[in-house]
Amino acid sequence: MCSSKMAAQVFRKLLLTKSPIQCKFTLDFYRYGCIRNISLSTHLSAAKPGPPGGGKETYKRDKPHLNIGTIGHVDHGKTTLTSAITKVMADKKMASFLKYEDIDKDPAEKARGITINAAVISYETENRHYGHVDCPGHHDYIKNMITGAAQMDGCILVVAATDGTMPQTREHLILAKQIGIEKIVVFINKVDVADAEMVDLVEMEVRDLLTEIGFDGVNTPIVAGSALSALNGEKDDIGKDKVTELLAIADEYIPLPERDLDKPFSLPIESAITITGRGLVVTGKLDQGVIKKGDEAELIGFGKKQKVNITGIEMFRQMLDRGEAGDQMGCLLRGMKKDDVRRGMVLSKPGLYQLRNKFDAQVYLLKPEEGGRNKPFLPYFQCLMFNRSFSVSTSIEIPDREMMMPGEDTRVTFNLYSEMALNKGDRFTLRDGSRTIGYGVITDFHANIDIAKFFEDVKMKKKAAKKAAEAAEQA
Ligand SMILES: Nc1nc2c(ncn2[C@@H]2O[C@H](COP(=O)(O)OP(=O)(O)OP(=O)(O)O)[C@@H](O)[C@H]2O)c(=O)[nH]1
Ligand SMILES: [Mg+2]
Repeated sequence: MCSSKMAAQVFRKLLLTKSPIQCKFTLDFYRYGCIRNISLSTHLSAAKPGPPGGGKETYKRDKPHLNIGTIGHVDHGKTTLTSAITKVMADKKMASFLKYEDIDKDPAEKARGITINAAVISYETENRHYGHVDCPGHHDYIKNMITGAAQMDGCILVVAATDGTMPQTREHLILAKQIGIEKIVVFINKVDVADAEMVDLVEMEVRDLLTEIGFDGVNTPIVAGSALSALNGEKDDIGKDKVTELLAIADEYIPLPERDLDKPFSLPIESAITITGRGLVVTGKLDQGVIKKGDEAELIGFGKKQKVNITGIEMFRQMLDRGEAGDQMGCLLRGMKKDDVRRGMVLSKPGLYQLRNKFDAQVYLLKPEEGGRNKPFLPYFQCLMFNRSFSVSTSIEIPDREMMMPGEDTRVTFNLYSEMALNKGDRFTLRDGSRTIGYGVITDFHANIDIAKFFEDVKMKKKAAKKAAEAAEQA
């Protein structure tokens, strides 16, 4: 049998396997005299959402959906709580129970793909449908939060009463803040093995930490209980009842995210065509909001910001009065010339974006086995940054460090070659040639810089460093 057919059969067999399975396999196959590398990844874990509602087979959109997840220090009970939630809600026919082992798989079984190492579980409450992310370990949390694989609208911070806040409690909270999570609910866990005084102290400590990081520490709801008791069906007063209370509070306290249609409009431009007698048409996919004929807009990117008027909207060769998020559309801009517009600019509601060329970001650098580089990253390393429809060269600075290694997550300062339309919380991809080497999320802006002068300075610095090295060698 030809090897591609064989690969397809093996793959199908794995897909059809009834027992939960995660698989990743790489096949080198020789065909038509060439070697190709096929990497097939699938994630068919038991952590895959079971039908919420007990017997319901398909997801019915009858409740608002929200993405949530457990964050917190290693071993504080995130996976136990996740499993306990499914158990408590399964009793109410609002989830399928997922055992701890089904969520937290043996690492050897886990696929290593970047987007799939988070278990997404679903359950319902009286008012909502939740997608819940639980990652297998600290590194995966960080990676998934930066790449956006764990898109959370709010989260449950788990803190063990036996330990209190720990380094990763802080780290996850900082990242949650940076990626735009506003509301957090807290579960102080393991109260079955901690005394009441300890629980009170941990609560105070958590409130202080939340405030320090910029959350509303005073009003953040905190529930103290035992995920393990809930999971084992013991001591309902600190087990099941507390998990029920936690979800009721999450329903109340974590707001539903603004829907894309309610957000200010933003159309990353893919191309621009001049139509004689009518004007310039810019095309792209509206990534959020609603555009109406006659709207005032801003055309922003590559150091330029121009006020424009949308005089027509076109889709599938038909004129429309409005376009909605998700539409692939063309907008007629009267009085504009082709030279005024470039792919990578954004047509947006005025004021939505600012022109920026220097910013800090939290970055995850892919490991070689994830397709990344196998060499360290040194200061002033240059690569391409991709965001929306643009790709622009950038030079990196590494604050307080001499180098970064693939597989690390770290703070990096970017110097873009052009001033582009950016916002805090924007996610981007870094590429070097044809290879993706990292992902990032913008956390802070600096004042814009004179990029030509920046490169002049870099040249001088490199020259000086070379001279110093030579002098040291001679001495
Ligand atoms: N006594 C007690 N132990 C608990 C409780 N919740 C979790 N544990 C135990 O704490 C240990 C860690 O729990 P996990 O749920 O794996 O913790 P985690 O936060 O998911 O850990 P990582 O995913 O490795 O970061 C396990 O041995 C659990 O049985 C609890 O309420 N009480
Ligand atoms: Mg876990």
